[in-house]
Amino acid sequence: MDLIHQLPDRLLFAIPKKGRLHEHCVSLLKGADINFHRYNRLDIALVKNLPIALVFLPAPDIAKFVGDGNVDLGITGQDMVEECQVTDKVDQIMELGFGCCKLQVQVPIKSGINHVEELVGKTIVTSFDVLAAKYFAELDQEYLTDEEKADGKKTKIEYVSGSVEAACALGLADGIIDLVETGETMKVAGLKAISTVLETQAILIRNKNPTNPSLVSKITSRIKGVIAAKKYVLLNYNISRDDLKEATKITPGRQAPTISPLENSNWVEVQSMVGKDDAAEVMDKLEEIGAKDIMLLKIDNCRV
Ligand SMILES: Nc1ncnc2c1ncn2[C@@H]1O[C@H](COP(=O)(O)OP(=O)(O)OP(=O)(O)O)[C@@H](O)[C@H]1O
Ligand SMILES: O=P(O)(O)OC[C@H]1O[C@H](OP(=O)(O)OP(=O)(O)O)[C@H](O)[C@@H]1O
Ligand SMILES: [Mg+2]
Repeated sequence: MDLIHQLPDRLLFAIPKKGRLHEHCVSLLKGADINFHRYNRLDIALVKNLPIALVFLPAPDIAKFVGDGNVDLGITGQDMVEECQVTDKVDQIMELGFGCCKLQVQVPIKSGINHVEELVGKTIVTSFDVLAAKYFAELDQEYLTDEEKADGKKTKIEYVSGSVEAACALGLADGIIDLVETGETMKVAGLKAISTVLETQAILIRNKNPTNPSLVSKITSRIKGVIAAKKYVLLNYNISRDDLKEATKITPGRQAPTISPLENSNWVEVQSMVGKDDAAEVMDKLEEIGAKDIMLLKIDNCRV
């Protein structure tokens, strides 16, 4: 296995090596027909059917490496792009709809603190020290007195690499800045959120000057297709021509529904893309106006 020597001609595409984003990314690649085999414990995998090498990296490194141009393309969190300060160096191609959470300022419920300005001058523990420092620098500017500023007083930002939620209970912090998805971790740790620094989700990013722009475009449109396919389903049903006008109002399609005549009858078959979240409601309405044989079909991939 001489992977390293096979890399120079390949586009490098970085994928989170573990954690929440990893499985989503693997299924996205599969949907985009990017086929690879990853050997156990190896963080590089050659794509079998395209000149691409996948590199499996921690999410923060992906933002940095794509920004610095070591890697052409990557999937990471929007929070990481901000935290690594590479917003000017990468193109944020598209939001991917997973890894959705909020970066929030949290305090112990028992602290009696309700507003973020009450933390000014105190100690904040976080894994997002760059974003935390920016956030509190503005608050310091607004809420510290001139005397305090002259004395060099600042909100203290301490970095920890994980288990941020334990910091207040351990007496290390007055508040924390951490990600919140379900709120379960925050609740169990006896914390509450008092403000949101940013909302984030997974994102596809590319370096501003990728090595092979046409391959980047090809991968991008394939991934766009997989993401779009997740948002839509295909509805297929039969309806009398008398009710067709009403039916096409219910299922106008993205451009227009496809209508095919049924042989020897006054009925037609209609096919139309429908938003996944609206599908049940749309089926109810079609049934109400007399549509028959209503079928909902999953879309594996599409270009819309
Ligand atoms: N609880 C969460 N819910 C949704 N997305 C999250 C959550 N935690 C982290 N993320 C997203 O995943 C990215 C990577 O986070 P991280 O490196 O902590 O990996 P992880 O998936 O949390 O795995 P682990 O912490 O177990 O290594 C974050 O920058 C954020 O965009
Ligand atoms: O709102 P919730 O659904 O509970 O998710 C939020 C938790 O998830 C992340 O931690 P993770 O599990 O990644 O552990 P870590 O602190 O080791 O990164 C984050 O840092 C929070 O602690
Ligand atoms: Mg984590």
